[in-house]
Amino acid sequence: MSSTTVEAGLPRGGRGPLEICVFCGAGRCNSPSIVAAARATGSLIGRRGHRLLYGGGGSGLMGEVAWAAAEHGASIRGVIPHFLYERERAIAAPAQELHLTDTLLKRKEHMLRSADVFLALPGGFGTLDEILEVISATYLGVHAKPMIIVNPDGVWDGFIALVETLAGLDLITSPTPVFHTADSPEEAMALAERLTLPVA
Ligand SMILES: CC(C)=CCNc1ncnc2c1ncn2[C@@H]1O[C@H](COP(=O)(O)O)[C@@H](O)[C@H]1O
Repeated sequence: MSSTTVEAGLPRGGRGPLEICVFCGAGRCNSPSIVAAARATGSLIGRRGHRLLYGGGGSGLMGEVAWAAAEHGASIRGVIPHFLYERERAIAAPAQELHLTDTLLKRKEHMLRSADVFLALPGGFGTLDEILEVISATYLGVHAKPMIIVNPDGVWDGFIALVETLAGLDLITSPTPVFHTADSPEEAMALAERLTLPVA
């Protein structure tokens, strides 16, 4: 794990509160260390004075992030398609500004438009889809918002290795990184704040 320390409060000379979009699994995760990473991510967003943008859910890893963010004073915006409201809001989610969309695509468009930076924790197919949407848009030059893959316990090592294999075959070519990785939420937060600093 990284030894990066992130103190409370916003960075001096920084760009103020960030709209941090977090992608992660909607389901319950059976790994205590990954659940702890989800909670640490939410708690850091609140403690650092940033805002959480996420899928609006109240349970699973998403819920862990959101509840920890709320407990640490973050303002939260959830974006959820109508048809997932019952399933993913589960019993309840923390107080938030909730946006209902017609489709999953509109949810992603909303997130891509509104976020300053994206963090991805472990998740399933939905999380993979969201990560690839952001990365492929960066690759095509549609936007330049940082995507940081938080990699607790090396969960994403296989994905990172696959991208390296494809790049080795010249099937992925990019002069600049299309995503970043961080071993811990602390490292991811420090990176998010650094990568979003205004260019001097
Ligand atoms: C029809 C269509 C556009 C399919 C593309 N597939 C998806 N696109 C965007 N978000 C998704 C997709 N599949 C699942 N999700 C959402 O992604 C979130 C994480 O899902 P997961 O637990 O990682 O699995 C959940 O809110 C889930 O509803």
